[in-house]
Amino acid sequence: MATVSPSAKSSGEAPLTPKGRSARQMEDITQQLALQVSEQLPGILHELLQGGFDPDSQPLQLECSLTAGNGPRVSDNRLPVAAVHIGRDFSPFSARSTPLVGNKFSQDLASSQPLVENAQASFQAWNSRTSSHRPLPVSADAPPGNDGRPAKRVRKDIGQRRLGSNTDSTSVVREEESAIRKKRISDNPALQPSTFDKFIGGIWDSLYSGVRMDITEVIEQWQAIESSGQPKLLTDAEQGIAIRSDTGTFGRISILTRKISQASKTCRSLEVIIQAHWIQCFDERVNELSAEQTFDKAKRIAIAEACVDFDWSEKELRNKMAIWRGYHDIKTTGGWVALVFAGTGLYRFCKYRVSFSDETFGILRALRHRFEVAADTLHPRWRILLSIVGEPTEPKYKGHPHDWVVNGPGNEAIPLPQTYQQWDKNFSYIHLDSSIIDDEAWGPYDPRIVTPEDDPTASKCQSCGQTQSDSPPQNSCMCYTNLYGSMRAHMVPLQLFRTPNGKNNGLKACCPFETGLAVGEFVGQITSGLEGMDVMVGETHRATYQIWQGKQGNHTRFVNHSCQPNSHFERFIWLGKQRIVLVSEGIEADEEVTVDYGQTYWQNLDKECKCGHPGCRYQNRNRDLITPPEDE
Ligand SMILES: C[S@@+](CC[C@H](N)C(=O)[O-])C[C@H]1O[C@@H](n2cnc3c(N)ncnc32)[C@H](O)[C@@H]1O
Repeated sequence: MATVSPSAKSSGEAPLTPKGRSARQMEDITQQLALQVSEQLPGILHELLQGGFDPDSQPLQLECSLTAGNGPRVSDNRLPVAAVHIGRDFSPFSARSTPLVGNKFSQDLASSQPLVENAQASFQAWNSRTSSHRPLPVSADAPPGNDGRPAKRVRKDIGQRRLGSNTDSTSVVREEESAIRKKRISDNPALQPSTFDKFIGGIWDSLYSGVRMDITEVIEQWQAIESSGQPKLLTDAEQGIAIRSDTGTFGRISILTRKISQASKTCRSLEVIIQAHWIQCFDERVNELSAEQTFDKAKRIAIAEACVDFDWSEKELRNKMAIWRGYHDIKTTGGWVALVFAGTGLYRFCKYRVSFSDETFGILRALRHRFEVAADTLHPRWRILLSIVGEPTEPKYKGHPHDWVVNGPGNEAIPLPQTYQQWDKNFSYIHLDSSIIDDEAWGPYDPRIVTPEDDPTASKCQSCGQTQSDSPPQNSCMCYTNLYGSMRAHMVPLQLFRTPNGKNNGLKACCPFETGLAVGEFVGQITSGLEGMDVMVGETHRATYQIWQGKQGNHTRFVNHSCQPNSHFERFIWLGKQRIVLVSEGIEADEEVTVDYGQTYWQNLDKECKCGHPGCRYQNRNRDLITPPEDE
């Protein structure tokens, strides 16, 4: 059961409490709220359904009540406003919200009256209206409330609620919305993520996608059109596909499409940067005018000035401003990075504002440096876009994405070597894409070879039986497509993070890894004969070797142990050579990636396990007890 409980506060007056106002006034406000909730609910519920919520499998009861003041929400302090049941046969277009006036909270839902059937309603408008602190005008032709009197319509107003300003009316709704979101994720993994999760997921997706934020891509095209009448994309196509063996029409159009898509993403990012910045300039203009005028007058003047400059009607401008205010809020909270890398859901996110809350924006704020690490290291030129609004363009985090350790909510990331200072002042780590052979141990021989290259069966996958190849037309093996073959991921969405419980660093997933998806190959130096160091032992029918990640390797070096892990190592053969692959057992976004190091590791380690799992096997342990008896 989900509860939506907006509370309201009137500005410059005594706090709104059931005792402080007459019952009649309260009833009026409650009715107006009921009307507004009823108007907005279809839109919100439509979003819910679009997000994959299945009312058949998990009916929801959505309730809205008015809470007095800032204090804790105790049930006897709540004035019920509306309720809607979302269950079997629910359609957002026929959603009926039950206005509940006074204390008639237990009123029979079946006797409810439909107030609106408008799925286009905007929640954001409701936010602004309920936080505007103005008397609410009455419209005679408004539909009747459930007491027979005409319900009152609330004047539309563009006064957007700024994040951080603690206007209770919205924050409580948002808390509840967020509770729904959490419940969905934790209680029913089959359900789709909420609007906010989608928004955050969209940022991570575009950060780890191959998209390049490069304004020169756009400029080049237009310069070429001006000089030759043709976009540079066409004349460049051959060069772009030179790396590919197939230089046919399909390759050519793929490169063109990639470049155009990148250019349009860059343009879109520029557009939202400038729109968010415009809001800031608008606010400054209003402040400037406020020196001589009342705030409301100053705002009206600024809007009028802008209408002339844009050549838009006031309505058009106000509609746009509502969305742009959302962009501005996102930028203020999550940084420019959140706006620039926002996915296609940005507009909807800002239009409906369903997920705009202090809590969700707290989450966004906490992610800022993590986004920046990914953006600066994977898209080093992205900040150049910010020069359009005069912001600094120098990347903050340079180098490889795993040269940085993200460090708790909202904190700046730390350079990797710094996190090993206390043990090794000269710590360094070379990031490898694939393992390298230690010449001293193996000479030119690769001990991972299972089937020599010249053997015709070397390209046959021993797991699926399909042909393996790095060339798309030849490859049919789909075992670990994000690691091997032509569909390799640009960069695996993982970050090094500072563990809060004394395990030093760990590995965190930025996006979900579904069960069976590769988290990475265990990459390092292929050696042998090392003692007293952490190594992975590989074994084929020809040789036993070690993979050492002390000085060089990849992100798998930072995976911590858990007694209830969410990944495991598997042996896999790619093109005749053994690989050791870390495979997900279902990892959620923002979750630490863990693996079971195994009993032998812990037996030889003079440390206690800090995995924190209730069934932890290596905490406060007597090492003798975990040594298996001889006959086992
Ligand atoms: C392969 S490293 C993992 C990354 C390591 N945490 C780091 O910061 O470099 C293995 C070491 O991490 C630490 N570690 C990993 N899992 C642990 C756990 N569950 N409890 C305590 N320490 C752990 C131990 O010091 C272990 O020797």
